[in-house]
Amino acid sequence: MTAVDPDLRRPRVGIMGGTFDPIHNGHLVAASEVAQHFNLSEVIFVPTGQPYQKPGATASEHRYLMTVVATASNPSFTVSRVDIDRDRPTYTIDTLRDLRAARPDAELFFITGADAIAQIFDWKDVDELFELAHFVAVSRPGHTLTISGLPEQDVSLLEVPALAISSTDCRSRVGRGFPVWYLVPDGVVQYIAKHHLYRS
Ligand SMILES: Nc1ncnc2c1ncn2[C@@H]1O[C@H](COP(=O)(O)OP(=O)(O)OP(=O)(O)O)[C@@H](O)[C@H]1O
Ligand SMILES: O=C(O)c1ccc[n+]([C@@H]2O[C@H](COP(=O)([O-])O)[C@@H](O)[C@H]2O)c1
Repeated sequence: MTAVDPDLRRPRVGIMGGTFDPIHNGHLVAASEVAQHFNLSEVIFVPTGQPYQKPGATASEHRYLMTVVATASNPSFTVSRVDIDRDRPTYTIDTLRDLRAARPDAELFFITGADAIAQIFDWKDVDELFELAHFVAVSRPGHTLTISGLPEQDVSLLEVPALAISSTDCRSRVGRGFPVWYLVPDGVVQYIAKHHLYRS
């Protein structure tokens, strides 16, 4: 029998962390592109519980449920409650420790946009982050994609189709009575309307 490199059998799992207030098509395209490029078997979306840098965020259960609605049709996309259920501010180091414990077999890929990766030196325990996951930074309109200063072997850059969508703009559009159809999945448009989110 031919010997098989054990690493080749390790599932490759993506993690897409975000406040998702609301989740939009920019997030979904980023996750889909990284999954295709890195041959990921699954992408786990992880809504933040208490995003300490975004103190006015919508209640976490709404953000969690919108993420579930948005990802339901894709068999490779799942949603984790690890950050929602942790009763303290959300740090990616905790996200990765929890998911590493839950999936000890997997090779983890943490997906971030160009804006988020540019801030990573301000994140908690930044050096340990790279021991727990490979980071993939995707392009985002309006932000320069660079990983200068980051460990080259631990971070990859990926150009993805440019979608100039942000959650801030989606919230603002809803507040002003503008549509968000086609910026967010249809079910998220309906969820926002049903729960009267983002009305001024
Ligand atoms: N249009 C986009 N293209 C590529 N990456 C994106 C895009 N929007 C968000 N991301 C990335 O997705 C992750 C989660 O983003 P987040 O939930 O904060 O959305 P956001 O649109 O940046 O929100 P906000 O406008 O409220 O700051 C971050 O790593 C962010 O860089
Ligand atoms: O770990 C940190 O200190 C840290 C600080 C800011 C943001 N993050 C993570 O970055 C991801 C995007 O965050 P946000 O606030 O831009 O939606 C999300 O997974 C956050 O948990 C992590």
